[in-house]
Amino acid sequence: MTDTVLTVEQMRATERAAMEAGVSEWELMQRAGEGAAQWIMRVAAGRPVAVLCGPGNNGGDGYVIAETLIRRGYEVQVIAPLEPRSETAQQARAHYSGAVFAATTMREPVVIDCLFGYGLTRKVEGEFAELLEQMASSHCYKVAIDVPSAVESDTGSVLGPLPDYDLTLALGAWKQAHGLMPAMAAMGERRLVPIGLDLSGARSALSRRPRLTPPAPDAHKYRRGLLAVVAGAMPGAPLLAAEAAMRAGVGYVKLLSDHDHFGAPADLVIEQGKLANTLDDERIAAVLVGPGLGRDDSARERLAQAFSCRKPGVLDADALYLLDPELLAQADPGTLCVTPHEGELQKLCEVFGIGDGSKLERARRLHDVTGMTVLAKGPDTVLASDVMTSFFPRGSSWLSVAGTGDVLAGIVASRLAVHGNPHRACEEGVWLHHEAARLASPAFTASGLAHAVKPAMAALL
Ligand SMILES: NC(=O)C1=CN([C@@H]2O[C@H](COP(=O)(O)OP(=O)(O)OC[C@H]3O[C@@H](n4cnc5c(N)ncnc54)[C@H](O)[C@@H]3O)[C@@H](O)[C@H]2O)[C@@H](O)CC1
Ligand SMILES: Nc1ncnc2c1ncn2[C@@H]1O[C@H](COP(=O)(O)OP(=O)(O)O)[C@@H](O)[C@H]1O
Ligand SMILES: [K+]
Repeated sequence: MTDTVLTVEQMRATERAAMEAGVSEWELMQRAGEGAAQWIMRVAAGRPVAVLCGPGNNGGDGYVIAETLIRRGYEVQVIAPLEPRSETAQQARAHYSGAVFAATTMREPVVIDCLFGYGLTRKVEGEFAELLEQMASSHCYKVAIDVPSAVESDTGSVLGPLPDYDLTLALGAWKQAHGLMPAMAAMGERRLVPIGLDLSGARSALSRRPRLTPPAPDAHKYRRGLLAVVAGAMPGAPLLAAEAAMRAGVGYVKLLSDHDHFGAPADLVIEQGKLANTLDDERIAAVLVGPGLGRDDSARERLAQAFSCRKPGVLDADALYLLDPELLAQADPGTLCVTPHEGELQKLCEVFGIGDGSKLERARRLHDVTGMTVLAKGPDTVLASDVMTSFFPRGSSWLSVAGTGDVLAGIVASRLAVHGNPHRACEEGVWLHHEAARLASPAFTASGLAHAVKPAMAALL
């Protein structure tokens, strides 16, 4: 799987396995460096290149890149504050036929950052930090090899100066930082350089843009899915979610609400009356509960009723504040998706006894402890389920406006009602949400976003 994401520990184990199978580290480094050089030649297009080389194997890749470019007639300068320390990097240095400078002013229009890769363990300081600062303030085209050198591979946190890169070339497999903030925002285009590692058995991946399908030839509204949106104290949020859901593939959306939704579209069915009665419909394929629900006893009662019909469901917003182990015991957690933002994730972690950790760690633990599919949203959205952990490309920052979470919940619920697969519904939901944001940008409102779900569907078909 080319989209596999590995931790540093998994990456080292995978490389060890390759070496045990007879591929030397030097061979892997040559594959990495030469593969990266192919990308660099495309973007450098003949212009002079500076390569910053660190003391480890990331620096080793840099010497291989530099030598490959020299052999193709490029003017290359290596800048290396320290001699290589690892044996394989020393081998790469010995094969490099060009000049090495300990420090110099970089004037080249293309600069390749090979100071540190996944071996970064502490803050970047001294001459390494100065080089990265120089790179950051220059107008050159900036390429990071494997990861930007000040980025911690597992967490995406930043341990030194972080230039705004144009291109980041992941070597062998993606690292978690390629899908996590703040690192992801500085990486520019991200491309993978395969080096022939066996990545089977990995449980994390960058989410691939899904291909949706039109309804089956024999489809009718119930076969396409009936989604029940459970409203509560506030009328606006569930209406917004329902409007998004209606455009995301489901055949029928019912809003179960006691409000008078005067502005509601004529094609949205609104059912009033006791929730126990309106939910008592075998044809319901999925339930969405949370947007506008409220947090009082009657809201808790509505959530319990939503669980009692034991249908696949999406829980968002207020439902995430009400959810606790006692309520969850009434549901089938394997069929549920939760879509928390940071505050809601914190609340869920408190209630389910999950300690501190990064958003990724907490999302995974929340899934492990509860069995629910967890879509932890934000500028770096991560999805944890029993299928795998998925990372997503960054969505438009115009999404940072009230109500867009309700729209996402509506889309995910719509997809869930279509096919009943929680992980797939969340993945499709994020891509549709991002695509709708792209189409509606700039400065859209949540209802503008809900309307843009229709052209987003068209883009993903
Ligand atoms: N191991 C392999 O088989 C392969 C590794 N590859 C490359 O190797 C990289 C990992 O190499 P390494 O494990 O040698 O690690 P790095 O090259 O990322 O850096 C490790 C070295 O830097 C030092 N260091 C870490 N943080 C520092 C800091 N803040 N200031 C100063 N020194 C610091 C460490 O003590 C160590 O000497 C990958 O990112 C990739 O670029 C590729 O060549 C593909 C094959
Ligand atoms: N800076 C950002 N970049 C990309 N996506 C963002 C950003 N800020 C928010 N989002 C997305 O917008 C949505 C906001 O949801 P949420 O916080 O629940 O808002 P609300 O409760 O107002 O509906 C989420 O899908 C989130 O991923
Ligand atoms: K690097």
